[in-house]
Amino acid sequence: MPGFTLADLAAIVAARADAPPSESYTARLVADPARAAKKLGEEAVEAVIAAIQDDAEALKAEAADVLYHLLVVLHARGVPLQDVLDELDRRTAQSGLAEKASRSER
Ligand SMILES: N=c1c2ncn([C@@H]3O[C@H](COP(=O)(O)OP(=O)(O)OP(=O)(O)O)[C@@H](O)[C@H]3O)c2ncn1[C@@H]1O[C@H](COP(=O)(O)O)[C@@H](O)[C@H]1O
Repeated sequence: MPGFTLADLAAIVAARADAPPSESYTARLVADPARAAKKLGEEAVEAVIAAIQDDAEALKAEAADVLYHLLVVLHARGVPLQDVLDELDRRTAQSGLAEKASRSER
């Protein structure tokens, strides 16, 4: 799909969450949020390994797995993707280093 976005994938996840678990991997994960969260962790570790090994093809595939599983976990726990994007938007007001420094001052 040209111009495919994370919002498009989040909409697919939301639609498939209500499918019969026998027909949908997404529905199975949403039915067991703890398992979904563990899968997210596994995929993140696989992405870390690909990054450390400087394997761009593997990193692309593992990053896709991370993003998909993150969207499933967000859906399972009722956190809209837009809330995450709004948080990132809020953070654009200052640099990451300035934000880190403000935390150490607290
Ligand atoms: N983007 C994805 C996607 N990325 C990864 N995966 C699945 O995530 C799993 C990755 O886990 P592993 O690599 O560990 O493979 P596995 O050993 O089969 O997994 P487990 O049995 O351990 O859970 C695989 O089963 C992949 O198929 C995804 N499954 C679904 N989607 C999207 O969700 C849509 C709906 O899928 P269903 O819900 O299955 O209809 C699809 O059309 C896609 O758009």
